[in-house]
Amino acid sequence: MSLPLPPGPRGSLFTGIKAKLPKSEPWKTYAAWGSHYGGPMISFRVCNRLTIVLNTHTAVHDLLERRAGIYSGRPASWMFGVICGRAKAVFNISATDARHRIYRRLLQRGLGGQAVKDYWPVLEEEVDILIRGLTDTPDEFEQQIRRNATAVIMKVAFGYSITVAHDRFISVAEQSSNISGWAMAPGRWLVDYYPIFRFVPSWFPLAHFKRQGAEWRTILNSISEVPHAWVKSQMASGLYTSSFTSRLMEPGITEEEEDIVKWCAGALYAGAADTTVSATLSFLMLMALHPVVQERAQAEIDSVLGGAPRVADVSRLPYLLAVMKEVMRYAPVANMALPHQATHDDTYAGYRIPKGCTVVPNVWAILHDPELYPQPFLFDPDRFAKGSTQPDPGAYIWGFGRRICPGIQFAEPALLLSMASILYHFTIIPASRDTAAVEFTTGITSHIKPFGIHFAPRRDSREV
Ligand code: HEM
Repeated sequence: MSLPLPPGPRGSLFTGIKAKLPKSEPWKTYAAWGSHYGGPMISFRVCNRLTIVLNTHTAVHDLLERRAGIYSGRPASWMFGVICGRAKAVFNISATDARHRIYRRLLQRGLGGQAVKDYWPVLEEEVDILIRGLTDTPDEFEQQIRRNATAVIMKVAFGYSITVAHDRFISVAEQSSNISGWAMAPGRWLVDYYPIFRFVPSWFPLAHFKRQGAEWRTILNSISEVPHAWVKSQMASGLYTSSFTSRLMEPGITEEEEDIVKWCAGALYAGAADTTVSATLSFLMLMALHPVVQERAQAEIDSVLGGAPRVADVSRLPYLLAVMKEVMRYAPVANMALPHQATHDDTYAGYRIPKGCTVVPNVWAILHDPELYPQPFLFDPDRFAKGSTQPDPGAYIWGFGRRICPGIQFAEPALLLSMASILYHFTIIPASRDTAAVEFTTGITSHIKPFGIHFAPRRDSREV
């Protein structure tokens, strides 16, 4: 006898729960459905596609980690993959495509071990520019943070320097993250459920999705095509800065190999820019709201370092590390990581998980599970003090299995350096006495909704 699907809301025969899909912060609704129906996971159908949401750390660990061999696929997205032209992107490529392994190998080589240290001077140079920017135009802190995140990754991926505040690559990073969210939104595009619609000509009155897709394709292409072409022209001129791309563009490289390099470098940009902005903005807002935590982190930096932080120093700041972990737990960058796909039929906890279904890890639910993190809505870095038994959120925030974020070793020191440098130079104070409510945007990456803050200088600005 075949096992049942995991429990969950059931909806109508044709569209499933399309009409009930939450418009904002779906991770909260999925967690609430989890409590209502019970068990480690829920399932629901939108039109002809089944989604299973894993709401507990055990289910995520048992399936996405221990059975990574069958849970590392990505759901096919006709709108995003085909109409917007992203099927070969690192984030979307099928785990069974031979390229997936090659991408992962190149990214691990370029972003791990010793290689990552080659980028430390870029991080330091750019954090100094960030501090100068926050000193000169503190009200534009959001733009400064965004500029910094994009400048770092453009230098690393392509050797491209961002010198002006309105460089087009700064806005493209934000746009592309938003577009990915819209183009992959469940229930939004009929073509995802009935792929036959992809053959409808663009001029056809109901083919809005095709015209929209063509527009998005152009913007998304600028992440990979435009900077890649720029590196090639620089290399041809002989005057170029060494980068992830230039190092891989060896003489005699084949067209196929070059295409692989292009997609990997584009993934650095797409993976790093908006995520780093999210984490840094959350840090700023949470420091403004928690002056005692901020003071303690500043005291640690001042006593341990005795000067402006550099990347090699940040591992000596255990309290700041705990602050970073708590920022990422309290305000996860990617509340549901990215959707995975089951590539084989499976069973778990007495339920059936059919091949082809989308499997979503509810990272937010795990990081706010009171059994793992007592009083989960309290911001408290001491959760991660030495001897604490609360799990390291690092086990969840970077995703899972064969899809785990390849940028961890790059992102962690980069974030710690920004956090240490900001706290070394400034005290962050809320602009208003009223305590601001902490709210978040909905998307693949979620952002804290910023409120007014002041940057009170702690040092002479000439020190920067
Ligand atoms: C705060 C910073 C970051 C966070 C929280 C983060 C988180 C994530 C998450 C949750 C995933 C999806 C994993 C899954 O599907 O299970 C992911 C994928 C990815 N990340 Fe990151 N990331 C960050 C920074 C970076 C950086 C700095 C880079 C590159 C320099 C990067 C490159 C990538 C790439 C290429 C993927 C796609 C992996 C694949 O599909 O095989 N990320 N990241």
